[in-house]
Amino acid sequence: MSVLPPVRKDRIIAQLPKFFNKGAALHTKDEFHPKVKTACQEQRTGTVGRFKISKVIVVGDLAVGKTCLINRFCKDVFDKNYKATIGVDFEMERFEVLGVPFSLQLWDTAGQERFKCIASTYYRGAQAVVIVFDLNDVASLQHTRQWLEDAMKENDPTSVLLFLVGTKKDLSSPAQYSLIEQDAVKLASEINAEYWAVSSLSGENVREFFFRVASLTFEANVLAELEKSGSRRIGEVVKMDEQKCAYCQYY
Ligand SMILES: Nc1nc2c(ncn2[C@@H]2O[C@H](COP(=O)(O)OP(=O)(O)OP(=O)(O)O)[C@@H](O)[C@H]2O)c(=O)[nH]1
Ligand SMILES: [Mg+2]
Repeated sequence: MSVLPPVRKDRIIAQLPKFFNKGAALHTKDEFHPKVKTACQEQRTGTVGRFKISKVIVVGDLAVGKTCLINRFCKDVFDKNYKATIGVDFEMERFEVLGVPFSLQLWDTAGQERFKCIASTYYRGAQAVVIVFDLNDVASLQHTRQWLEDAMKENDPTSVLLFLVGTKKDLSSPAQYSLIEQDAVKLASEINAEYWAVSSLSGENVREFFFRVASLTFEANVLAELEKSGSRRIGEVVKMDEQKCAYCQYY
């Protein structure tokens, strides 16, 4: 029997949410992978949905808006006063994707240099890395490569999903925005990240962004789980053959 309350109605994902920019998307398919859809229908998602909680780390320069982004999504609030994150903080968000419960642990890390050392000890084991920059501060975009490098020291680059998120969209004029967007899209495609632009003040694209993170992380987890159960079956056959050989040799 589950002790958890039902997933909130506004956390139910029945369709794959769309990418933000075609030039920098992790993939541009309209729907979840057919294998994932079938596995969900047949309730064959393994540990995904039952025990597994996926870790998402949010990194980037100080005051770019990491905490505001998480708070806008998780609590639907916005604080205009800056309060630096000390070390790390985390929020849990429960979703239901294609009828399967799915939880994300969102780790909000400190951007200030003096707390970086504590924060980086929490980078390990991330399924997704969200690198945040301020759309009105080119230097914060330039620093994202360093944040990526630090996050990848603790994680497996072949399995982590990367997102590059520009914040404070409300503060930039359309002309300013399109300038920085060009650089951001270029960088995102170079590092294999999906690019998003958001505003935590107005809420623009915040929900869409986190739904995309949840969906792509879920999809990758289920595919990995299916692959694992496939190879387990192969492993079992090999083991049986070995036993048979030993048996034959004995006789
Ligand atoms: N106008 C506007 N201001 C924002 C937005 N997001 C964040 N801010 C402001 O930017 C400042 C820093 O925001 P935080 O979310 O605390 O920044 P942070 O990245 O968590 O900073 P550290 O914890 O020090 O790493 C605050 O004063 C916020 O109010 C936004 O979308 N629009
Ligand atoms: Mg913070």
